[in-house]
Amino acid sequence: MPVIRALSKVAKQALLAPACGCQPLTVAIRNISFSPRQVTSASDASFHSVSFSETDHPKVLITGGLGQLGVGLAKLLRKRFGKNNVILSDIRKPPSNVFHSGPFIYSDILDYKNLREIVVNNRITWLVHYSALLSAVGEANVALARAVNITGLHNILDIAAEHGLRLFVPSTIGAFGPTSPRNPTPDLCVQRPRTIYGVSKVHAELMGEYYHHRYGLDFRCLRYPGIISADSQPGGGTTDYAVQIFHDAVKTGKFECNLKPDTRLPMMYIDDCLRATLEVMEAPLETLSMRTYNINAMSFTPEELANEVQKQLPDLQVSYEIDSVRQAIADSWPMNFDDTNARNDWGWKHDYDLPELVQTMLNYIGSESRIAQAN
Ligand SMILES: NC(=O)c1ccc[n+]([C@@H]2O[C@H](COP(=O)([O-])OP(=O)(O)OC[C@H]3O[C@@H](n4cnc5c(N)ncnc54)[C@H](O)[C@@H]3O)[C@@H](O)[C@H]2O)c1
Ligand SMILES: C[C@@H](O)[C@H](N)C(=O)O
Repeated sequence: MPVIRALSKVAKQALLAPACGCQPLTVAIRNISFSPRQVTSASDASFHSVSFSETDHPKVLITGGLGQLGVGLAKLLRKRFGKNNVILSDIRKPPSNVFHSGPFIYSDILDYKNLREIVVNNRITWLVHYSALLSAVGEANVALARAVNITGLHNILDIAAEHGLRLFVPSTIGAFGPTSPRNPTPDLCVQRPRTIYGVSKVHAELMGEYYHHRYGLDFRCLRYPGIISADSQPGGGTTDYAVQIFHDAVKTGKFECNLKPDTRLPMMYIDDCLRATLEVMEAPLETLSMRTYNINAMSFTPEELANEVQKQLPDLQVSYEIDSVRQAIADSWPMNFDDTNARNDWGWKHDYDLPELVQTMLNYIGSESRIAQAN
């Protein structure tokens, strides 16, 4: 059985490989796992494992790119690396402004062969894996969340390892649970989340780090706080209220909050989040003492956010109608996030605190609404 012999040789070499900062991966992960979906032969595998050198710019693929964060990230990366070097992908149909702003491709992360084809045909070198079901929608559809967030991640990891990609997978404050220290939450502590979203993100952190140590995968991961953006809608999370309040404040002057007024959670403005993502992807290997970092900017409660908005819009009326699922999730999450390691290792620094966030959001949404009224 020459194929089996080749496979055990590959597995032995992988076991003997140095812990990390090591050579680009030269084995096909699916081949040494004996997965039913493994590629057909060792020679096929070595063909696909060629890792393209980054001559000028990385060639980036963003999965799940039509959600709250992907379009903004594509814009930032395209500014830096050129329009055609950043491909957005999703299973949804892009709006026409996104479709015409740069390359877009259909990609379902549950379709391993299609993903591999995209990576090979486009000579992808960086993969930013944004596809996921967030905390609240995940609880409403556990089977789908498990498929997308766990099975999908396995496809991404294998493809990234086989093709020597630099892989970014975001994690979240939701990767912690009620038994974690909550104020503040450090990088390394007990992680026993109680949502399928959190469980899948801890799994992603551990699997990414395992592939890094075992196969040399250049895995990089940031635990994002709740992200607040003006020009993109959140996709069904527990922190969504902190986006909705701005739209409702400008459009109706009334906001009904689904979390209790004193629920404190870490939050960040989208520009800080996307810049952190680019910075950690560009960070020199030797600056990364870890592969999964907390990043933080601010931390506030609905009441504190409402008070800050009311400084600009004093007529805003806020009421509270608690969503028990979201409240239980929020009560199990960090209240403050300790991101000392990110700050010390690769120089992370946020720009937006609560007052700048509120001003920026109201300026953007206010001017959008004035344009809409004028038309
Ligand atoms: N937005 C936040 O506050 C926040 C905070 C922490 C971490 N994150 C993480 O950042 C990433 C991006 O977040 P987001 O807010 O843009 O999420 P989102 O829910 O807005 O978007 C997720 C995208 O994934 C796509 N998707 C779903 N199933 C798919 C499949 N089978 N194949 C390909 N794509 C699929 C959806 O169509 C959607 O466009 C996620 O991994 C999320 O966990 C986000
Ligand atoms: C925090 C984050 O992961 C997401 N916004 C959620 O609430 O689910």
